[in-house]
Amino acid sequence: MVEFRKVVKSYGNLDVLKAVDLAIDKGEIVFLIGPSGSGKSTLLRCINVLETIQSGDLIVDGLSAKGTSAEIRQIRLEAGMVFQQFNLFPHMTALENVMFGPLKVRRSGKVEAEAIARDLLAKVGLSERAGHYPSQLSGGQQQRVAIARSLAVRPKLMLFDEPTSALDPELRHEVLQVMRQLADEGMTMVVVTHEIGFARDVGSRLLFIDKGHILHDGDPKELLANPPSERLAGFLQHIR
Ligand SMILES: Nc1ncnc2c1ncn2[C@@H]1O[C@H](COP(=O)(O)OP(=O)(O)OP(=O)(O)O)[C@@H](O)[C@H]1O
Repeated sequence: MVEFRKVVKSYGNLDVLKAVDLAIDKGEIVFLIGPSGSGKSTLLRCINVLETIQSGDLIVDGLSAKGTSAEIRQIRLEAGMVFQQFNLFPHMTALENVMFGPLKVRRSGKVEAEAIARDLLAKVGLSERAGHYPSQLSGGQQQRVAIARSLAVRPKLMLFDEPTSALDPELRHEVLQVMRQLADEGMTMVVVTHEIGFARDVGSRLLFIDKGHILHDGDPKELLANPPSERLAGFLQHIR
């Protein structure tokens, strides 16, 4: 589904991803952890071409991130993204937010778009809130609408960038539950998070990124129970 081949991403003189090689298969639930500034968000943002890479190759579902604008547009359709800040359209209801992608991107008719949106709001447990504006929803509810909005474009892959970091602890659970359900349904997911327990329970794979390198790549339960380096052990101690 995703393949990085010697990918370098820099901002000016700062190399943030340093010749990263990584292959992610369909159905994998990959968690990215690592210190602040290590390049986790950048890696995620390269996948849906929010960032352009300096060298190497990046292939998403057979499409090149260095390809034509049509290819890049297709990658963005296939890779849905959920951010820390939910980024909903404030002047649109939950339903309208979720209908936006089908209407504008997939060119669905209004009736079809509304049916898709209502289905997805039900899936994230928000049928009752369809007519509410973002300002009338809790942070957890807004994030669930944001997930529904991404799913409405029928992505093949979901990217999550610290989706619960802006939420109070009691609201995180409802978002994690929706993510767990998606994982159970077989969605391919790449998740940047500090929720180590969640990564251990739900992840099929854990990557520890340090200074632009993937330092460890393995089974979440094993890596977390027996960190193979001082670097990972220290990081885990710090965030726990
Ligand atoms: N648009 C940008 N312009 C310049 N430098 C950037 C830009 N985006 C990120 N950086 C720098 O790239 C490095 C990696 O940033 P990135 O956001 O990928 O780290 P991260 O591991 O996700 O960190 P955090 O856990 O703090 O979110 C940091 O040093 C950051 O300051």
